[in-house]
Amino acid sequence: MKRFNNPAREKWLEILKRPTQSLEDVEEIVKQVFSEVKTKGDLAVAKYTELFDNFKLNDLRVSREETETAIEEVSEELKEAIKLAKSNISKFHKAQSTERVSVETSPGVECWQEKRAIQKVGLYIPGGSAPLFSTILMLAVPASIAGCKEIILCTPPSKDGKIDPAILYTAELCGVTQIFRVGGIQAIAAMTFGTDSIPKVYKIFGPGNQFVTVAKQYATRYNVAIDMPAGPSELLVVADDSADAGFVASDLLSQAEHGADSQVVLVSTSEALLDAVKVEIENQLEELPRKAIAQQAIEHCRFISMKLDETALDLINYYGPEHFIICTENEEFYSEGIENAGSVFIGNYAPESAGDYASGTNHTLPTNGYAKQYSGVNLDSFMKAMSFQKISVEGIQKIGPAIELMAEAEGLQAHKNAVSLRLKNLKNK
Ligand SMILES: NC(=O)c1ccc[n+]([C@@H]2O[C@H](COP(=O)([O-])OP(=O)(O)OC[C@H]3O[C@@H](n4cnc5c(N)ncnc54)[C@H](O)[C@@H]3O)[C@@H](O)[C@H]2O)c1
Ligand SMILES: N[C@H](CO)Cc1c[nH]c[nH+]1
Ligand SMILES: [Zn+2]
Repeated sequence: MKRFNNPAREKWLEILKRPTQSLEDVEEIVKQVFSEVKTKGDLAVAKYTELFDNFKLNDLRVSREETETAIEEVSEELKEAIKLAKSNISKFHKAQSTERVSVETSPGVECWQEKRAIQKVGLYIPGGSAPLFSTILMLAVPASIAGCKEIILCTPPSKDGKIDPAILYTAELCGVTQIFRVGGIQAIAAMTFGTDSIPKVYKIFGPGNQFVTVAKQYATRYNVAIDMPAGPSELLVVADDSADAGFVASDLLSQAEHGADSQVVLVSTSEALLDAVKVEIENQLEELPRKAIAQQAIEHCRFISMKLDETALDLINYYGPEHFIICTENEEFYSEGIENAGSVFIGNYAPESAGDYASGTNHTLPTNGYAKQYSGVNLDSFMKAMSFQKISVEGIQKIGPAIELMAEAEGLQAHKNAVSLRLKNLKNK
């Protein structure tokens, strides 16, 4: 854990450097896997699954019987919890649906916008370090609400080729159409190009480690869209003396336990609070089953003491955290001033785990500073906005001369003709 006292702006870049591997670190292997999957399809998928996941793949696709057996294995209690989360996530994402927007821009010129679902989507569900079945809720629920027709899911197999039963149960509950036991770069490449077994999709969604994240970014070179770069978890908490040090420590540890490359940061105007959270982290860490992982992330955790709320807010916007928790008396100052964050949690009783699982908001969020330009997954992520126009005789007579002039000025005679022919035709009537 490193502590900084009122660091000058010139130091922020260095202090807040993410611990994840960079694009350059992993691009070579990404290129290699993509090139082989493109030419050899399932054979290459199997080769890299054996190499990276230690499993010899025969059947990529999860069978109906496997799903049915898995559903039996999930406890009723867990099923009920998943259903409660699904209900809240559905409510929040259904509420994001928008009406058709229509306007007569000029007499006789009617323009409108309608949204249509992306027909084929691919969901990546992380499974290297923990089987994140909650991510299925975050992706398949809005995909179904949007009306996506094909919802493909890829997730890494365990060493014996199995998929966690809760993943199969949740996929079934949320309307996933096909499940493949493939993870990592090879899964992203397979959904990009399509193989004999795995369909090509139009857009790939989902979080993952740095290999998965760079693979998704690389996939965009091949006519596939992605939701956003959603890599190793990040959390920044701003807290003052009104915060509960134990709660703050538990939040920081909740994201630290995702992986050694998670990044957690605490910003505070109170030295006493920073001291108390440090002690709490040390105590709570001892009890965690994933202590070894969390400890590594905590080693590069940053504790930043700031004299002024204004500078603290500047630093937070500069960093652009994936998750931002506000536990301060003047919470409105931060909630109104935050410009760059994936998801914001306000008050002492809004732990990040609530958004990870069940409050209703989406947990697939931009990391690595991408909160500055990307939204987290939401209903619109699964849709395209299409524009329509209907132009009457009056309409083309009104705007036609302007179009003719503009087309001529651009040197595009055929464009002009498309209007002139119509205007002439009307004159001759
Ligand atoms: N940003 C978000 O919205 C969000 C949400 C949930 C989880 N996450 C993050 O997702 C990540 C999940 O990572 P994970 O590792 O547990 O699962 P993962 O499924 O993302 O990655 C596992 C796969 O990585 C591949 N891999 C492992 N080592 C490799 C190597 N050396 N070379 C090439 N490929 C290799 C393997 O094929 C394996 O199947 C965590 O970092 C977590 O913080 C982010
Ligand atoms: N915190 C992760 C997003 O960065 C999501 C998650 C899933 N399960 C638990 N947490
Ligand atoms: Zn989490």
